[in-house]
Amino acid sequence: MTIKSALTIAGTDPSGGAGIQADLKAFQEREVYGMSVITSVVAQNTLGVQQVEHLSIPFIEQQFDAVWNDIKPDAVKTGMIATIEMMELIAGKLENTDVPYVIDPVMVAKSGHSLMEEKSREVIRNMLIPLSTVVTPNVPEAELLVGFTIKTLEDAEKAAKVIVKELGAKAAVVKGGHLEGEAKDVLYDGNDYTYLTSERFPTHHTHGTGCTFSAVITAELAKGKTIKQAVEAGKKFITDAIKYSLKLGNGNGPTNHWGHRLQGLPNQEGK
Ligand SMILES: Nc1ncnc2c1ncn2[C@@H]1O[C@H](COP(=O)(O)OP(=O)(O)OP(=O)(O)O)[C@@H](O)[C@H]1O
Ligand SMILES: Cc1ncc(COP(=O)(O)O)c(N)n1
Repeated sequence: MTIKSALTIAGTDPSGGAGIQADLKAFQEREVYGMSVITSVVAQNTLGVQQVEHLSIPFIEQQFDAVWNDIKPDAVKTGMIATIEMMELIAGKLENTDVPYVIDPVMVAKSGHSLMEEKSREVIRNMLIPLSTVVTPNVPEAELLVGFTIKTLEDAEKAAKVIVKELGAKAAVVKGGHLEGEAKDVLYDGNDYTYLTSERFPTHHTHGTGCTFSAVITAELAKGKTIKQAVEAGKKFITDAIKYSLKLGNGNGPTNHWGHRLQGLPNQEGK
């Protein structure tokens, strides 16, 4: 068996639902060897973000080089990269590689706490997105990237196309978690649209859904799957992870990374 590996470059969540911790759990569930480079250490839990401390640029670089020069990953994702300097470092490291690169453009935590400096948005657009294989914004993030409001499926389609044709990503998935009705995401790969739809579960235990979704996509790309296959696998995985999400903590509980193994069983509400 050939072992495939994936690297996440992101912030931490000591409560284990989002960020690096969620990514590593998702890599493990997809049977891909997981590695991480930490950009910021975040004191957070299911109730929100209490404090953020950024690591220094030389230290982030040392972590990256330690991994890359030893166990070069088969795919890489970025999550929380808060500052322009961090983005410039990562862009410099990834610009001449052919490793598939997934961007989860984490800007604001579900709790409302900003996880990216506002002035960094231009840099993610101009320096990182052109290097990416897939970008996975939620609706508010896609709005900030493309500069128009997204209310309908047609708006989401238009945004995905702008991210590919104008900003330079190979593919984009605009996630429908924040829209009304079914949980419908739109993938645009430069040629075609693919719609990924599931029922909307009436739960607020959705801490870290975006991190987990993009980590599964990264793991599948590491295994050599196509963008479409990887995104479809991500959707299937996150749907079970939300269906069987965990009532842990006092706020928005985490998704369940072994939800896919519980298919057919009732969730915590007995449904
Ligand atoms: N209540 C729900 N029921 C089913 N699927 C959902 C629900 N909420 C979100 N999803 C799905 O979860 C995935 C992540 O979408 P979402 O828009 O929540 O991302 P996000 O806001 O980046 O997540 P987060 O900020 O928590 O990391 C998408 O596939 C979306 O359709
Ligand atoms: C380190 C880190 N990265 C990403 C998120 C987004 O997840 P959510 O929006 O569910 O809080 C987070 N809370 N923390």
